[in-house]
Amino acid sequence: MATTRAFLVVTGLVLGFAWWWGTSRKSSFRETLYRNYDYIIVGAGTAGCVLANRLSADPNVSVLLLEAGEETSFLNRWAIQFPVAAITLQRGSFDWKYETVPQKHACVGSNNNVSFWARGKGLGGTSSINYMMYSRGSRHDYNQWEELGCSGWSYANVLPYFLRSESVQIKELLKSQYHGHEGPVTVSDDTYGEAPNIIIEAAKQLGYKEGDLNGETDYGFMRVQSQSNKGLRQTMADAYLTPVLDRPNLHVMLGVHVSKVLFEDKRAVGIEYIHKDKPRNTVSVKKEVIVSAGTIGSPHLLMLSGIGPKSHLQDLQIPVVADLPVGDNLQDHVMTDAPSFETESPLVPTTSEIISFSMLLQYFYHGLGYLASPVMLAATGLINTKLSTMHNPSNIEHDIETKQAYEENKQANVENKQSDVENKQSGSENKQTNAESKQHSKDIKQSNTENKQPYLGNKQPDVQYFAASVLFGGEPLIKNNYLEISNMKSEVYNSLYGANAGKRGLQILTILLHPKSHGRIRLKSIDPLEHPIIDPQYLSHQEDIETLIDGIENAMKLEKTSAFEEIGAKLVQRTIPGCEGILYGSRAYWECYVRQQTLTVYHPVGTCKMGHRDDPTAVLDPQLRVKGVIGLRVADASIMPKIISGNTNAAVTMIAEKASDMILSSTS
Ligand SMILES: Cc1cc2nc3c(=O)[nH]c(=O)nc-3n(C[C@H](O)[C@H](O)[C@H](O)COP(=O)(O)OP(=O)(O)OC[C@H]3O[C@@H](n4cnc5c(N)ncnc54)[C@H](O)[C@@H]3O)c2cc1C
Repeated sequence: MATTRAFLVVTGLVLGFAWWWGTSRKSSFRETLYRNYDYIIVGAGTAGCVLANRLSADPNVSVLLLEAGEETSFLNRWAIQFPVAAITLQRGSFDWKYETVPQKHACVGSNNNVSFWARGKGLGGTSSINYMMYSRGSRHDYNQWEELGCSGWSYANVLPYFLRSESVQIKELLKSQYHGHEGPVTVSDDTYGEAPNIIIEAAKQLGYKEGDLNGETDYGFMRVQSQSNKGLRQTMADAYLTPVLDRPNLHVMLGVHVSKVLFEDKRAVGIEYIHKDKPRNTVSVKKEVIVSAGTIGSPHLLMLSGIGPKSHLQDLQIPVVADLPVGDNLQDHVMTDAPSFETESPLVPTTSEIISFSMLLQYFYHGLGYLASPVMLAATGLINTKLSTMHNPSNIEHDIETKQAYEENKQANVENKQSDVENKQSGSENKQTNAESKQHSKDIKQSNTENKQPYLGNKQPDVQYFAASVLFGGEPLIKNNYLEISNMKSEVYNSLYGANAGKRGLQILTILLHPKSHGRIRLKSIDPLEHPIIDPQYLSHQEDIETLIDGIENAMKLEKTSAFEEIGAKLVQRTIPGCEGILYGSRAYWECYVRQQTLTVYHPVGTCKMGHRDDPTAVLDPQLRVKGVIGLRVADASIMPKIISGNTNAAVTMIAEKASDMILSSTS
């Protein structure tokens, strides 16, 4: 009797909580709209949530935020918050379920050579389904953007926006000048156990630095920093939108698919949208439409609206508003699931230890433990394979020496200029001394020119590692889920991961940071609800293969470090189907491997490229305004001229923060 009563009480509480959770935000969303708004934002993803918050901060400005996804179901909201449940969100109702076209040079281990591209559909967009890793990329990425003609986007220019968005919770970084302390996005260290320490120690034994890769350290290793708070995911909707949903000047409508931006004489005057089964409707804008529909959604919408490559639009009989290379410049990080190391050391968990009762208690009481750690990511590293210490440990010293020589020569040059001036003054008195000095000056100038070549430390990282404290395939229960989200052929899964069931180990993922292979997005039809054609052209450039192989070979050297030897970590050597007959571990083998196991890191960017106004490959100017029209901007991951050296969510947040300042200070 007592048990039944307890059961009923608990069930009642759970259902009551579910009902409350499911309905608590509903009243904040609109079913009807005003006729016009000052600003219309398309897409409530990472960028859209930031913009909605910042633009509506002025109560005199009216803002409309439109999102295609519906309100999140109770189950989805639970899975969104619970970090280890992240993979259950892909291929579900919260995912657009995009797919690439079959890849000619890659994805051979996937069914039909197709890569599945998850993108979030609902409040928070992709920040609600991502793996929460907080990584800003390298300072050199943004300096490169500036050099490419994006004035105002150097590292010095963007750093304040990273700081404005962040509220770091990590003890060691509480005083760091590279981190923000009062922003909406909480950044935590949710790693757990010994695996992060072991990986970082091993990397140090290979000559790498341990340091804050979101701070002063250019390359090296660190524990994963994540966008979470006490073990709960923080979506960009949680951070930026939910706290301001009660602002009367901010209207948010869900389940609205924006089908077109409307123009009058090249000025954006509103948008057309599809809401449920109702006839298409429109809403007008007084100031600007801001498209934040993501790297796929934004070019899709622009092309449907007549902004895109002229001949492509004409083929589909879409009237051309502006002839721009929309959809080009598609870049994504690709990774491969190698190398992996097996161990019997209890310092590394099995999946049954991860999902144990004690870990559940740890998580629910303290927000700590393995279950708080997104996809068990323990550490990350940024390296430049051309400089890699794993190839040649003296490189780091060389790097430091080159930097020192550069600084010394800068100083010598200043001194030399000084002595030049002095010598000129005394030149008439002592021609001999002057001639010597000229020669000396020439020598110094020569050596200074040589040292002006950027010192090696100036280079961007070209490979990133994610190190997880589990082996892929360790938990057979999620095999079907994994196959479903990755589109991996089951025979590939079985031969690679089948024997990992229940085992301990460390999984390294090797990521290509700056692919030379670029792809594109094009319309499949003029139906706004039909997905566009996505072709990343993965690994179509041979250099990409070489860099990935360098990255794998470097990481394999971890096996020989004493940190790995102490836990008995052994390289897992299993030949993948399709690569039989090629010598295991040779470069030819790894080439075959990466062409088979080409996995997206889910970081597509670049399809509405920002650039100098005169750059014919740019869609946007550095103020993110669409060229050739008025009153229309794009702000999201699609604006990146070059992909950054890290995960993309923090950079998109920064982009939207900066865009909000540009929009609010604009007079157009
Ligand atoms: C599985 C996965 C793991 C990832 N892991 C990480 C990670 O660990 N760390 C990290 O930094 N990054 C990660 N990312 C990438 C990162 O989350 C994205 O780069 C970022 O969220 C993109 O933000 P965005 O604003 O450009 O687009 P989105 O967040 O995708 O927002 C676009 C929004 O627009 C809406 N929309 C699209 N079209 C329309 C339309 N026509 N009408 C109305 N609404 C529309 C969409 O529904 C969506 O809500 C991951 C991504 C995935 C998929």
